Amino acid sequence: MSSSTVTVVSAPGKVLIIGGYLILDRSYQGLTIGTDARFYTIVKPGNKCSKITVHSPQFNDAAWEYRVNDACQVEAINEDNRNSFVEITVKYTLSVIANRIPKQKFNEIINQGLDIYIAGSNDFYSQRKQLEILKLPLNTSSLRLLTPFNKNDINLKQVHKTGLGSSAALITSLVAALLIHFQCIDNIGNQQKTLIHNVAQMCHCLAQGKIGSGFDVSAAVWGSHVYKRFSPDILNPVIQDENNVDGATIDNIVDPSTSNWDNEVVPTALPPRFTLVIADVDIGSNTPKLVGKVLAWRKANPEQAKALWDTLASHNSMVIDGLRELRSEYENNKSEYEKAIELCSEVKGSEWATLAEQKTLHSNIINGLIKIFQSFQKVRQFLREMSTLSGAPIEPPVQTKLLDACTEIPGVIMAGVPGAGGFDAIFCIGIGNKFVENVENLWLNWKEMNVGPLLANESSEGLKIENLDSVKGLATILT
Ligand SMILES: Nc1ncnc2c1ncn2[C@@H]1O[C@H](COP(=O)(O)OP(=O)(O)OP(=O)(O)O)[C@@H](O)[C@H]1O
Ligand SMILES: C[C@@](O)(CCOP(=O)(O)O)CC(=O)O
Repeated sequence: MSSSTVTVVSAPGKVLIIGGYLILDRSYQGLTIGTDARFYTIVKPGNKCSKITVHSPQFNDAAWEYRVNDACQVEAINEDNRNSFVEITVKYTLSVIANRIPKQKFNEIINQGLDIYIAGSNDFYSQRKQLEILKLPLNTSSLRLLTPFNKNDINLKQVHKTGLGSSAALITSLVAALLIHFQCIDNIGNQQKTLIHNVAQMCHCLAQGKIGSGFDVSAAVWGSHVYKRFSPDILNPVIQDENNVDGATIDNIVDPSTSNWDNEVVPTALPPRFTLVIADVDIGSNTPKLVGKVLAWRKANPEQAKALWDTLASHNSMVIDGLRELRSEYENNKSEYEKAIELCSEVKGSEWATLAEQKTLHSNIINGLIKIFQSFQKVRQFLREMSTLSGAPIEPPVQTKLLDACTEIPGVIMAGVPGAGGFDAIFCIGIGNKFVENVENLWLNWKEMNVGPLLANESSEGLKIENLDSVKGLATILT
């Protein structure tokens, strides 16, 4: 790809369905599912000398300008209007690029200037206000009527995010688009994904001012996968002394061949005929507060916490293994699999065991579904125990009531709180497609909380190079 062309890269949002809190510790795994809600970064040559402008056209007052000095350092032009997530990413990614490509080539591209546009699928932000303005009810049919990359007429500080990981997807797509535009990498294969991941993870930690498990950046790179975190020490040199770290040290940290990143990624996908649906709940939780409470309790009660973590981990693994086993059942016998799914999609998960007793046919598949259903019920039970013991409302009683009602719908195999839980969102996974309408109806008629369905479904694919004109509505954000 030539630097005179337009570069477009997208990265997916995520839903952590298994492993919240546990994945903060490298001993435990989690399952993160990629979504078809994506963040897009478009990089074009600019026409202003050495100036980089990043536009976020979905929001008011959302353009940030940077200058690159002779030492290849990035400086914000307007001190009063800054976006630290964008600024840190541009600064550190260009530092990595300057270390990796000839200075002359770097200067040629920088001297032309760069115009960068970023935009997220509507699902990353609550569209409640937009629907109210248009006098449309809050449901998926109305959401489908909205313009893609809808303009919100608010600034970023006022936005209600839906928990799909906007900052991780934004940073990851921006890092990848810059690396490609400067021809520091020429495609997105495995080696390149590792470099993109390492740079994006570093930028995201710096922007958030903390080192979390990093599963959201990992999902933005690899899509759906089973995840084990990286050891946080790798980022110490840059986190501890952000202002004095030199380009060579940064490059050494992110280099896939010399560094010691020990994160583990096993790409996966939900089994065939499984569908993921998501809703945001208009109450909201503060994730760092929840995490703080859980970790403080764990520290004060190490033995009890270890027993709880290990028990929860064993049920988490049973869900993950169950999903993998079902994928092989599908590969072994597609028509049997289809028949079992059809049969079970008409029946509540709690009654599949009775079906299994009656039928000798499809027994491996039905038993596989039962294993996932029952293990997930256990996962929720132990998350509620974690809630009670730590005082952090991970699956608070109002959410329990809603999730139990979802689980009563025929075809539903798992209904839970994603990620850190709380009052932010819920997800529901079912088999076949009939359950989708029934779940949405339940949500829309739910009185105790305002439950807003999103459009996103699973898409296991990670980062992608895109063609500007092939993504509906994307080209119009440039105008
Ligand atoms: N469209 C956008 N344009 C520019 N910056 C954005 C955009 N969307 C998000 N951001 C940046 O990401 C920050 C939010 O990051 P934060 O890590 O707090 O949320 P998050 O955990 O990604 O939220 P969620 O998972 O709900 O999407 C914003 O303050 C802003 O700097
Ligand atoms: C609680 C935790 O395990 C998950 C937080 O997930 P989310 O941002 O709520 O989707 C924290 C982390 O992994 O960084």
